[in-house]
Amino acid sequence: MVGKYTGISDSYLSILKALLHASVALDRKLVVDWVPSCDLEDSAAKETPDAYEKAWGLLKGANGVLVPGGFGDRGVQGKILAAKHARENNVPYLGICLGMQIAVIEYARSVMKLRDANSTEFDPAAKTPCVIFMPEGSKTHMGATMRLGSRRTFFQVNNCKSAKLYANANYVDERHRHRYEVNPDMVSEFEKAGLSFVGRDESGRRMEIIELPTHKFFVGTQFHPEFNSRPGKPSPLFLGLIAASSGQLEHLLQRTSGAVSSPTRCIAGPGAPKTKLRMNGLVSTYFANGSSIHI
Ligand SMILES: NC(=O)CC[C@H](N)C(=O)O
Repeated sequence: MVGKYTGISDSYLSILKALLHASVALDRKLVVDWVPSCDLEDSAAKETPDAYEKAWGLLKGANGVLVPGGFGDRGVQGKILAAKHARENNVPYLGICLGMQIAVIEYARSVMKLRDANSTEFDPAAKTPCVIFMPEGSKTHMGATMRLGSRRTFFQVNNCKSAKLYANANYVDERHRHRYEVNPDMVSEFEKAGLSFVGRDESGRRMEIIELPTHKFFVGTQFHPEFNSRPGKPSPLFLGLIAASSGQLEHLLQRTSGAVSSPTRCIAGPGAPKTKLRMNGLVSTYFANGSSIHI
């Protein structure tokens, strides 16, 4: 877990619980290694070499990488390096909100060679603004300008990992908390370079889920799937991360996408009564002495 507030684990309480719900469902012992994103940065190699070594040791030893949401630019470069490590080494990655935005920036810089790519949150004058302030927000007022609460995401394709994890639903309702978004004018450029935007809002202009189809599991969400995770009702994307990190993803996808028949359960909000997720025993399993999994 690569974040800014790793010293205070309560900062990421809902993420931690969501990881635990998914690990219990998949019968794996969860081990969370907290990696302060600042310690991954080049400057830390000189200023705090021990912390730098430790951070990179933990990151390289992890079975999966999660970059949670966040605000402001401190530690952002370290998060970008963590996403790069996961992408280049086929390590399962889940990026949430800021964790998705920095994965997009990383892709632009490393793969598309757009060295000036940035979010206008960190550089308002960015030459290649691939993450931008949402048009309906106010630039002068921080209060009440956030896109908050439950919003609908429509899957664009049904053969991607996240659609399968959500039981081939046409759409899902998940909760939001952000001011910036992927620049819609750059989306086709990204897609040509291999990054898929598999979930979008009803307008098709707001990106909600990214995936790298060639990667074992590289998923980013503009929404916060952790807020809807409950004991016995794990978030599908957290299940995906834990399954991919423990070599069970193919099997899980067969179960959730209906290739194996199983009991059904409603996952979406009251507005989406037709959406069912086949859990096939995932909800009733218990914590056992299975092999541990490092996130
Ligand atoms: N919750 C978050 O991670 C927010 C991400 C980013 N700071 C934004 O406002 O869009």
